[in-house]
Formats: sequence, C-alpha cells, structure tokens
Amino acid sequence: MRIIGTVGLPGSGKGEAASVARELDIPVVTMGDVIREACRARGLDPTDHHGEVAVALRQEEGEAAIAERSLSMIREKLTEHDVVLVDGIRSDTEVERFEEAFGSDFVLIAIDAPFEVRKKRIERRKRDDPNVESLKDRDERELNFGMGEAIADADMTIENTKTIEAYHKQIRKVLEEGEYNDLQR
Ligand SMILES: Nc1ncnc2c1ncn2[C@@H]1O[C@H](COP(=O)(O)OP(=O)(O)OP(=O)(O)O)[C@@H](O)[C@H]1O
Repeated sequence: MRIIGTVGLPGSGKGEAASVARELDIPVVTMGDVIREACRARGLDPTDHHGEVAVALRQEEGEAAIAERSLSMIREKLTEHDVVLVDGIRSDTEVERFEEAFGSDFVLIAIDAPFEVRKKRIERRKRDDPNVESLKDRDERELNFGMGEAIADADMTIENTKTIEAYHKQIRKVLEEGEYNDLQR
C-alpha cells in the first residue's frame, strides 16, 4: 500500500500529475475537491469562495482540517486499490496528519517550477477567468499555510520546467515503474 502526496505552488503541475495517475488507473483524492464540497455545503460557489473556505475550515477545525476530511476518501479508495495519489497537499501540518494516518506507506513528492514559468502557464489558463487572484497573492497565501516547509520536507522533487510531454513521461516513470517504492520518509 502506498499513499503518494504531491505538493507544489500554483501552476507547478499537480493537476497534470493527477491526470497521469488517473490514466494509469491510480485513484486521485484532490484536496481541492474536499474544499469544493465544503463550499457547496455552505451554499457558496466554489469558483469565488475556494480560498476563503479553505482558510475558514482551518480556523474552525484546525490546521489539519482538510487533510482530516480527505482521510475517509483515501481509505475508501484503498479498499480497491493499492496506490492512491493525494493531489495538492498544502502544509507541513497536513503532511504530519498523513504520516500519522499512514506511517511509512505515505511518501511526498514536491513539484517545482520557477515563478515566471508558472505565471505564463496560469496566464494561459486565466483567459477563461480573468478575475482569478494574482499568482503572487496565491503563492503568498499557500506559503502562509506552511507550504514551503512541506516542499522542503518532500522525499523527491520533480522539476516541471520542460515540455508537457517530458513532464508526463517523468511522472509516468515514477508512478508506473514504481519508482515511488524506493522513496522513504
Ligand atoms: N510542462 C508544462 N508545459 C506546458 N504547460 C504545462 C506544463 N505543466 C503544466 N502545464 C499547464 O499549466 C497549467 C498549470 O498546471 P497544473 O494545473 O497541473 O498545475 P497545478 O499545480 O495543479 O496548479 P493549481 O494549483 O493552480 O491548480 C495547466 O494548464 C497545465 O496544463
């Protein structure tokens, strides 16, 4: 059994890693989905209130709130699959919660790309949604949650600075050839 977490700043490539996992029939639990579900439960539109609800959940239920809420989703996938990808871990507190829940079966992969590269990618995506928070603000918000510490604590770092094909290939190598099995926390 393996629980593979990914951590990385906005636009680094977590979503693309999750797509590759799905292609390989590895189930993905997205922390974003947990937040979107909480938005809907509060009658709020996730498009406008995602960040705010993420902050509120942590204030109301503690720093590990979102990780906590994702655990049952992960355990459910583990009844039928040996490997689960957890997309978008946000803080060192969340990392600790996963370690506590899964011990050495949990490994953490950081995905990294420089600010300018991420900015270009996000701008390309932004055309459909011009109101999104600036990348600098998002970076700041994520880093305030403790993402820097989580990134520093990863068991492996993947640089996503080249083509999308090269990146997919790299992720496939880790997931398909079981490279994650060599990782140790
Ligand atoms: N190597 C790459 N080359 C070109 N485009 C890329 C590359 N990696 C990712 N992208 C694109 O950049 C955008 C951001 O990538 P992705 O959604 O995977 O990042 P993310 O870390 O999940 O970001 P967020 O936290 O904002 O959701 C997407 O539109 C994605 O298709």
